Amino acid sequence: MFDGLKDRLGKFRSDAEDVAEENAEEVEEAEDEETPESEAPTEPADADTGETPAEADESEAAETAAEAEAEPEASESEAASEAAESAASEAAEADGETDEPESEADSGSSRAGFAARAKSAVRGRVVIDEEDLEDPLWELEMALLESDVEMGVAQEILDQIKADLVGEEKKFTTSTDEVVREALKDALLSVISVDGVDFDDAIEQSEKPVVVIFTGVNGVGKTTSIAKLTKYLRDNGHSSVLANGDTYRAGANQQIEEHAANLDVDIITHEQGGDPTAVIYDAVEYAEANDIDVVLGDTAGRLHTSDDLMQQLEKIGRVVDPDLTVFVDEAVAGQDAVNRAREFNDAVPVDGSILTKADADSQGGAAISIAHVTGKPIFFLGTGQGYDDLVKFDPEALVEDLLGD
Ligand SMILES: Nc1nc2c(ncn2[C@@H]2O[C@H](COP(=O)(O)OP(=O)(O)OP(=O)(O)O)[C@@H](O)[C@H]2O)c(=O)[nH]1
Repeated sequence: MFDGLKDRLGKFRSDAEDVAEENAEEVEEAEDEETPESEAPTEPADADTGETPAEADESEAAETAAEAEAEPEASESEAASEAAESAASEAAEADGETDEPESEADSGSSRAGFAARAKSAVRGRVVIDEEDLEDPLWELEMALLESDVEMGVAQEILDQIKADLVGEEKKFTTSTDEVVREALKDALLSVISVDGVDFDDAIEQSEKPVVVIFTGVNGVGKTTSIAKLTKYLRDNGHSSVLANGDTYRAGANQQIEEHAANLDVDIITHEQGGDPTAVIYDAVEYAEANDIDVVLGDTAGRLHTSDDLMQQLEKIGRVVDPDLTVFVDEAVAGQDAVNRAREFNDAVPVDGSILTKADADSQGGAAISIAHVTGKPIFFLGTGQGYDDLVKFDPEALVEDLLGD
């Protein structure tokens, strides 16, 4: 499941880790080069060259920078001018304790950043520059888009990783991979997890019978998901009755009746062409009369643009007032599934989604994007054609799986 996406995320991790490792090496080198000077006695610099110990205290550094600026001609060698630059960089670090030389030193001095990194290294931390991450982040963006992650969601992931990794001093603990992994994990979790209804809680806590209606386009696995949920609910101690609100498609009754027979569960159907609201209403009455916990109402596959069919859904909402409306689509549809989820939710708000055929999806884009785009959680993943192939969606578990080694 989602193997292509896993590979692509793994590539970003190793690229970003390389960057972090290079930085760490860089700061270590900087430390090696500069430490001896910083530990040098505070003797005055050579009067002729103006050379100042690089790690002199901040006020000394500022003074020296001022000298270097005031008397550039006094420098007689490249070494001297380098030393002046270095001192100016240190002055830039002095944070407002100097005036003129500070602004001079600030302008374009890469050494200031270099010194900051060195300081970070001394404190056992690593700093990653935005520039350093440019290439890995660009590649990650391409990877997410190729994996069918919705564009806005991909951007959000990138922004979060950038905010998390760039500039921030991160504890440089045992492994830099952990730093990158955590940033990626946080970013993915923040788009996949949304506040909303928990399916099991809704079943437990709603007044019985709990009415659940399923919507989505044709052939994505609504009826199969209803059959799987019948089994899931029974395994969790809840009885169900099925209602075939798909009075549109020839053969719909036969298909759901086969599932009902296989699962030994009651089903309410009407003739083809009947009113779906009436079917579901009958099922609710049947559940009330027979002390059944849950009504699972199938509906015809439709596009959000099918006005008459969308009006049917609105009528079900008005008359039956379902406890949950579940949008079903197939993970393999990628961006199309995400767009449909958005459009359905706009037309007739849903409480959450089921993504079927996750077993056949290597991209994972719909699973990453759909909750963020609709603002509603994914309830379950369909992972096969059997009645047990339904997995409760757990954002943490998914992210752990995607980042698993
Ligand atoms: N591999 C796999 N196949 C699935 C899954 N869920 C459903 N299917 C298959 O998808 C096909 C369509 O499923 P249905 O349940 O008939 O789809 P539907 O949305 O009810 O279709 P309509 O009634 O035409 O709207 C069937 O062959 C199912 O076995 C899943 O999670 N994994």
